[in-house]
Amino acid sequence: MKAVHFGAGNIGRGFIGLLLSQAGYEVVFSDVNEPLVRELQRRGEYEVTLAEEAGRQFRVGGVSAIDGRDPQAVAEAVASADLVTTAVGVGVLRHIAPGIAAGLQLRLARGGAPLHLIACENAIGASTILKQHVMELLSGQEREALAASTAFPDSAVDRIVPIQHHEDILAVTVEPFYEWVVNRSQLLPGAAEIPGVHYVDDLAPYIERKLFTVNTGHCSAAYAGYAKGFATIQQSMQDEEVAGFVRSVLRETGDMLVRSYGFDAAEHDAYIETILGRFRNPHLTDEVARVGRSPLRKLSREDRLVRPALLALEQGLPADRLAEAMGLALRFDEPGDPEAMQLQQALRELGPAGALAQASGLGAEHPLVQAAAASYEQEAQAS
Ligand SMILES: NC(=O)C1=CN([C@@H]2O[C@H](COP(=O)(O)OP(=O)(O)OC[C@H]3O[C@@H](n4cnc5c(N)ncnc54)[C@H](O)[C@@H]3O)[C@@H](O)[C@H]2O)C=CC1
Ligand SMILES: O=P(O)(O)OC[C@H]1O[C@](O)(CO)[C@@H](O)[C@@H]1O
Repeated sequence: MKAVHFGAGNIGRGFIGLLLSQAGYEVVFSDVNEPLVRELQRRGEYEVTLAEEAGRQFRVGGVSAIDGRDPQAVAEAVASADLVTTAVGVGVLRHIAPGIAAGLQLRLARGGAPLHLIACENAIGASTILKQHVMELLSGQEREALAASTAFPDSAVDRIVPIQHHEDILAVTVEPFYEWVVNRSQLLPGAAEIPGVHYVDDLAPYIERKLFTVNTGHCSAAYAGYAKGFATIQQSMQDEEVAGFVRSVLRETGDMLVRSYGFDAAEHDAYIETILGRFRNPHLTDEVARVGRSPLRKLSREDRLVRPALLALEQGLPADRLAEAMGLALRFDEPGDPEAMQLQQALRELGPAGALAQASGLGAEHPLVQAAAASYEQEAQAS
């Protein structure tokens, strides 16, 4: 069985590639990073180390790679795949869509077997987003012909894999915890399940609990830590003020999630504490610049700060700490991050409410935007 995985980066090698290899797939990575592709082609294997006391190691063998900039190679790989997965960043899905569409056309011409395509990105409905990009490139007749043999089940992926700093460019250190949840109701009839993947009939509670706890908490720690001059999440979480702030943000999302999905409140509190423990993992070094990366995406309406805040407000619940986290995102003045630079530019030109309104798509007078801007102003005056 062959899986074609787009994105041989941290989550691609450290989570999806490892799991699929352990599930019996031959994994073919498609990536645009030339040295990475060359090294995967040369060695056909790499090492994954768990960030824990024992430091368990796994050798991921039988892998290969293709150059993601070679449209023919990409189309051929997709045409002969039993599974396609991605971990490239939600904004990159549109760029891999042409290769996938060409591969699906080849499958149609050759009478290919049924195919699942699963996007493993930090976003709600990422596979559906990929599907939209791919379908736009196909004719109505092709779409119809593919409908019975192609599915894009949405998923939620959870494993912290920081930026790697090893001499071996393929080596990757990952946290021991992982969870890959896939929407069973979007599978093709009779589809075999991948060992190690958790299938659920309704993905919404899983993806929202994960995105609005792990990812909301993580970026809150990153923005609060950055504002205090910390370089890593681990340093930030050692600061009582930052750790207390992150917990209070997660209490807000937690109250909203418990009310929305009927989770047991005590169990959800324990879930929050587990997540906070994962952020503190002393065997990882995770830079605030990585976790806070792309603040415009993180401040967009459907993402980890604005969406849970709006849902909380809709339910008459407070979202003050979430607004504070949004205000802190405005202080993420990270020179290497193009979105941070755009946000700083917007902040200079439009002020805090204008910049937040632009990023979130909410009006500048929206109470959430006003609260976040006020929190930013207050912090700016205090510092
Ligand atoms: N790192 C983590 O802990 C987690 C990341 N994610 C999600 O996984 C996705 C990837 O994140 P990371 O692995 O951290 O990023 P990364 O930057 O390490 O990996 C992304 C890879 O995609 C490749 N890429 C970019 N454009 C491409 C194209 N057109 N075709 C093929 N490959 C292309 C890059 O060269 C890079 O190797 C993101 O959506 C992220 O939100 C989800 C859960 C955990
Ligand atoms: O990959 P993104 O969406 O930029 O956000 C970084 C996030 O990804 C993760 O690495 C894993 O979900 C989290 O650590 C962090 O919240």
